[in-house]
Amino acid sequence: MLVLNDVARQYNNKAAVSAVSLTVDRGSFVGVIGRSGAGKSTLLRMINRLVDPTAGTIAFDDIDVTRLSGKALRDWRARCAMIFQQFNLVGRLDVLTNVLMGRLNKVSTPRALLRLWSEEDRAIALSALEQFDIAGLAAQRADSLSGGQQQRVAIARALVQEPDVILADEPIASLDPRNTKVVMDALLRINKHYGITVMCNLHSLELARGYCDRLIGMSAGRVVFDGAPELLTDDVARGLYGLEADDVIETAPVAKPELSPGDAVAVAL
Ligand SMILES: Nc1ncnc2c1ncn2[C@@H]1O[C@H](COP(=O)(O)OP(=O)(O)OP(=O)(O)O)[C@@H](O)[C@H]1O
Repeated sequence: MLVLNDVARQYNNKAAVSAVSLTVDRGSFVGVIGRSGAGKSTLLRMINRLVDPTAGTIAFDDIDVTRLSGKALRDWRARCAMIFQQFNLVGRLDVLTNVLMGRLNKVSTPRALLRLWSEEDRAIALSALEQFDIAGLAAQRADSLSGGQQQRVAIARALVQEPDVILADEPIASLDPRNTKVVMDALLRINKHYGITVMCNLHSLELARGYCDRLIGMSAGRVVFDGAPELLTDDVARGLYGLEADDVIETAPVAKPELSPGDAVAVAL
């Protein structure tokens, strides 16, 4: 269980996030929504300590995440994988090596420095690529792939970290509708199959409603909505987004999940 208690972050005396207290149960798929500048990225980045909170505490089970440093912090970051809008792959390296980077925390430092991957690590990485239908691209340079393919590689890299939590910061913001569905389905599938908690910043309200089992609405750094997607009516959304509401309340159909967020999926791991 992830517990945020009164978490805040200031930049130059200006609050990006203020007094956020949340409990996120294991295995949930949480959508973080809100207008631009509401504090969504800062919130996610504080959870894996890419950004340090200026106040409050973050705990995961019995770990005080806010006090970690050195190896303990690296271990936490491995358990708390991050997926970015711009994929953050190493473009000149092949796809398989990019995925293997997710195993760095599982191998000894000399092996990691020399990138001496074991057969087991390679099998794990290939299996992750297979799950997202891109094993055939394993030998290609990452920068030769489409955006949707690159994001699937980034999700495979996150998965081989064997994380407890995946934090996805606008993972589909630069993708077309077809790839949006592929990537959101991939996140939902690993959430359901492996019970990995997913927290995902999303711009599209309809996607958030379709894929997530809980929505957290932020405004000016504060949590102003926290509940099941069906409770986020268009009226509540208009309050949350103000003038941006018409941009996020889609009238055109958007991707629907291949699984229902409520489905428990029985899959042998
Ligand atoms: N490194 C930084 N230095 C100064 N101010 C920052 C920094 N990062 C974020 N901020 C400010 O903090 C506030 C929250 O930003 P944040 O990126 O968390 O919002 P967001 O909801 O993720 O926005 P978007 O949807 O546009 O990505 C904004 O006012 C932003 O300008």
